[in-house]
Amino acid sequence: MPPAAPFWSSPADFDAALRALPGPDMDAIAAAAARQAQLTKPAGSLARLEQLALFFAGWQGRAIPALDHGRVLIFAGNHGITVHGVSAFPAAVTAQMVANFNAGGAAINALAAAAGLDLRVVPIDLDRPTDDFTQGAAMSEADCLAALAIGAAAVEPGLDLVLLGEMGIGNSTAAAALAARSLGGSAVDWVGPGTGVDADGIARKIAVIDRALAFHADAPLTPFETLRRVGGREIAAMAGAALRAQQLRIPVMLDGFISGAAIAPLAAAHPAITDHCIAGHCSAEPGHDRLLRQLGLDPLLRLGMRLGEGSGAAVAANIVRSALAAHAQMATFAQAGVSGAA
Ligand SMILES: Cc1cc2ncn([C@H]3O[C@H](COP(=O)(O)O)[C@@H](O)[C@H]3O)c2cc1C
Ligand SMILES: O=C(O)c1cccnc1
Repeated sequence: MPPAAPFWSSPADFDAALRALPGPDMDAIAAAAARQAQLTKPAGSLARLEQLALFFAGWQGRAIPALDHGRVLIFAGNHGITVHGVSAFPAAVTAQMVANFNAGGAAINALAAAAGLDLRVVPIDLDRPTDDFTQGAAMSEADCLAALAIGAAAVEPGLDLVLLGEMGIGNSTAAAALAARSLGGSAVDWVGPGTGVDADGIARKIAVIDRALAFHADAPLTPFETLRRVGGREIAAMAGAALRAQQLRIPVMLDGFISGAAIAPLAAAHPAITDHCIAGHCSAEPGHDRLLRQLGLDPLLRLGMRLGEGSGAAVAANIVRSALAAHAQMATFAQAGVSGAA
């Protein structure tokens, strides 16, 4: 992939954008709530579905929101820390899975199609893994700004939902390091089996994260520095996409542990970055539940999934579809001639 022109021209520019996050359209939320109150059901009986309709109304800026142009973005990147044996699979699987996405054979191809979503796959410098972050930063400033820009550029105006997925062998270790550096706790609190490493593999992951946290301990705790030091290209791209989506007031559906960890450094300094985010699901990766609680996000689904690729988010998009269908299509008490509450 050719280097993208920086979307944010410097780390300071990126941090400044995080200080100027727009909120939802409160008038659209009020209009959607007024409509909800008229629909033929006891007030509040559709519960979370009603909340979802209001959330989408606010971010899409219309009383009757829709899911006509939802897109799964899968960013892919390779990780220098794979030399430490932190994944059950070889790093070559990242590129092989990108080919599988492009051929239509991965889980996310089926799940995105089933949910009526389109899919974009964005591999980022797969032949150039990030540096081993136990002994230096994963990326240079320029590389991190380029990855953020690739993520931002993938969010096209006019989309009505963006789902953030990833592919990158070794990235559950980077995600745990990001969570620990951003939200506190130690390696053990955030580490898990990922693709399925055994107890020795977990011990290697903990050692890598401990060494990384110690190596970078004195570096600034800004969102940019944390992403650059212990993140990865696909992770920075997800962060850039989340920020750009909020600037464009496009709602975001997060996927699993890695997708959530990508915004942890941003959320630690600027909690409003999660305002336009829904957690699609809580994965089986043990740190994900803790991560969601610390981000203040209540996941739509708990199916025990542990895949990534945007798969859990794509399944959860079907819940959004149901919420928006009820909100748009139900009759009001007046239209249906149904008596209101006595
Ligand atoms: C065939 C295959 C397909 C995948 N799709 C997503 N992942 C998931 O596994 C990786 C994270 O786990 P770890 O840190 O243990 O490497 C990421 O690429 C993630 O998206 C996959 C992994 C494999 C093997
Ligand atoms: O939580 C996830 O999305 C996840 C878990 C394990 C491996 N890959 C992704």
